[in-house]
Amino acid sequence: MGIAIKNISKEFGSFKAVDDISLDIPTGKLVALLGPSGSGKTSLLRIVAGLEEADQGVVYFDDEEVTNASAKERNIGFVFQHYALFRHMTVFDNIAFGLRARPRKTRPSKDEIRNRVEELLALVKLEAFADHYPMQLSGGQRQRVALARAILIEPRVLLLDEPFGALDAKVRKELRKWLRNLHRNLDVTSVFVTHDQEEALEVADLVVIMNKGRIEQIGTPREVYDNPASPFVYEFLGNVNRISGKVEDGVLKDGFLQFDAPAHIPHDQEVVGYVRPHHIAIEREANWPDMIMVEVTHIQPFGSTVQIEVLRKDNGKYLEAEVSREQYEELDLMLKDHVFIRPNQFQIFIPDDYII
Ligand SMILES: Nc1ncnc2c1ncn2[C@@H]1O[C@H](COP(=O)(O)OP(=O)(O)OP(=O)(O)O)[C@@H](O)[C@H]1O
Repeated sequence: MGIAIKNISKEFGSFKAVDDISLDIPTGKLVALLGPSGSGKTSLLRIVAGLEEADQGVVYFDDEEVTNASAKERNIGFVFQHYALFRHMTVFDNIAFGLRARPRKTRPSKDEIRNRVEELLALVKLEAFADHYPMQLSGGQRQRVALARAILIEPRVLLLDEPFGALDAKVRKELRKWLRNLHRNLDVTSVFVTHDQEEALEVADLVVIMNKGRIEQIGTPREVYDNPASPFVYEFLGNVNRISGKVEDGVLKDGFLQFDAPAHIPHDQEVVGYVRPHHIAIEREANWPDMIMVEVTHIQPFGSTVQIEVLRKDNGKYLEAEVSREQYEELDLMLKDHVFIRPNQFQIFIPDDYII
């Protein structure tokens, strides 16, 4: 089931939480709505769910307009940040609730309900916990029960609002992998809200980056990370070195570094250039004429990549670089070493969020 969102707006008082958003969510995809707090992610998700009414715009599930349909009529599965489980019911009963509560005419038989719940318990890997109560479960397990409960009714769409927001970092990481696998098994169009860039980039097929009630960029994790469409996206997704200045004769000069600006940027224009840390080459010798000398001021040698802070000798500014562990070992870098760097990829924008 594909979801089409067309020109949706929502105001709270005079505050525009969602500002004329249009978005197509393809069938079967796992989509992340990613943005800082207050960017309108939850409001948009709740409008798609039918839990909130838009002031303007329409929502389609495939060809069917659902703008005025209730959440129940839309047949969605919804998972909240805080697992809304019934405390006095076992895990089994919590999951079964959605089918047992149906009117007799549409309610499956007891055996059918049992089979379906057992299937779901296996899917969320909680078979051994069927008779436990929510209080006896960890946060991650409770959230898996909430997910099982949401998919019990075979929803047309699965919507998740910061589903792992209340969990600690380690459990969040585990559940990310788990959600991706679950989505692969279920193949149901799913949208989740998160303010955690790593979570969105790691889990989603498509990332929708929101800012101030509008969409900044839509793309695969790779597209949005490698080709940010605006300064906002550059700064929001991962670490970045920012270089401000004026373009003169087609070049942004910063100390001894020079960045070629796109041809249509006028002379004297204030611009901002961005360089990701992993796009800074480090070498022991100045093997290129445009390399500049830096001093290594900090090394963070954890994980598969190594973060290196350097102090530029040309203008006294700091830059952050990142190299693979092998490269780090090959370079044999030590604090206070003098080495040479060169940005090998960058992007230049005219400030006010205008993409060039
Ligand atoms: N029911 C409401 N009444 C008044 N203001 C609201 C209501 N719901 C949301 N807002 C405001 O709308 C803005 C967008 O909220 P929303 O929850 O959609 O953002 P968000 O991106 O999901 O942020 P967060 O991650 O903090 O939830 C916020 O500034 C919020 O204060």
